[in-house]
Amino acid sequence: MVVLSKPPPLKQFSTIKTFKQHTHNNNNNNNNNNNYYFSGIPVIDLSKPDSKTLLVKACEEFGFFKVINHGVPMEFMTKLESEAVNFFSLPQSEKEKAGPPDPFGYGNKRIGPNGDVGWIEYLLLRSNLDSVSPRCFNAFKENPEFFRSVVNNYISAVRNLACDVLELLADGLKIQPRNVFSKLLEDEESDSVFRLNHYPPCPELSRNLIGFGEHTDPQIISVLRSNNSTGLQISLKDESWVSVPPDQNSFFINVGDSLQVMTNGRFKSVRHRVIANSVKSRVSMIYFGGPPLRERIAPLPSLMAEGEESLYKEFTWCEYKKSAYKSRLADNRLGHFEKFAPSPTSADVVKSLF
Ligand SMILES: C=C1C[C@]23C[C@@]1(O)CC[C@H]2[C@@]12CC[C@H](O)[C@@](C)(C(=O)O1)[C@H]2[C@@H]3C(=O)O
Ligand SMILES: O=C(O)CCC(=O)C(=O)O
Ligand SMILES: [Fe+2]
Repeated sequence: MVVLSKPPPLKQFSTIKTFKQHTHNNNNNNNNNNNYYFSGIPVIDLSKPDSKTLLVKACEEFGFFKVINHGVPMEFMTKLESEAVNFFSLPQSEKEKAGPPDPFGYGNKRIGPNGDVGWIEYLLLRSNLDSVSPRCFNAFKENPEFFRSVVNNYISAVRNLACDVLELLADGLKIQPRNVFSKLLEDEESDSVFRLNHYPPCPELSRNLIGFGEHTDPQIISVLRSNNSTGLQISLKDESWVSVPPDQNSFFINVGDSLQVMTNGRFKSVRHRVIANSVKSRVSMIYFGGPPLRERIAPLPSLMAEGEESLYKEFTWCEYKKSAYKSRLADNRLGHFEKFAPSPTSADVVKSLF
């Protein structure tokens, strides 16, 4: 993908329509153009005593925030970035030895099994590298063990960060035990996933090309780190899209669908997407913290007010994941599991007839 000599057909890729640039409104960037950054993203200093309260607020308001003083050694981040850059710079035929994704492995332009495409190539791995099929390491022939150790160090540091954040959230919500969320990621059978994404610079002529289409993450929590390249956008409560200022020294954290359910909708699973950049490539690394397959995902009784009903039908993570993998990226995956889904409009009824 990086070594294309002639432009690839771009017809199948979606782009975002932009509005004319108008005066920069720093606090609520309603235009879709990723030239403007949103300055309202919560930045939470994990070394401060008020972090638990701010974390809860951020999960309620945005389902997204940035953490600083996170405790992950910078060296782990830069080493993994450099391994990722080396991997994505290999000849296409070498990278493809680690693919196609099943869902794990190397993927190029196609995301998931249901026809989604983006201006992206990626490597999707189980977060427990002991159970990663050797195929995924095929492209690291030179030194697969070095790659394995760099990824392992990174994942275990980022899993600890995710658990710290989840414990602070439990404190902030005043629920016990404080490991009520984090134990699911610490469980030996936790179904967590790790992903390296590479968005090559897109051709100048096709600005605003979709790198990774809009979606929510199905798991409990996602921890994202990227190089200093733009592209990530989140959707606010009013459904406007805003651009996240990149910061290679910090982590961005997303509430996933499962955490939304466990808090009975109090925390929001954030919709997000990536727009390709025409100048600089973007490299991102994301840990998706998921529960064991057998885990029942339901609102925590300690969070329910008297008489409050669950907004969701009962399901296990295994059931949710199966259903998620049958969906397209932009689908509302939780919709199937909502108890009080809005009644269909006449347009929906007409649509269902065709
Ligand atoms: C289109 C799809 C890709 C995805 C599986 C799915 O069918 C719907 C959810 C997608 C997603 C989004 C977050 C993560 O990147 C991911 C690994 C996940 O768990 O759910 C991807 C899946 C994927 O790329 O296979
Ligand atoms: O690459 C990014 O910055 C975000 C990608 C993403 O949302 C995902 O892989 O689920
Ligand atoms: Fe995502």
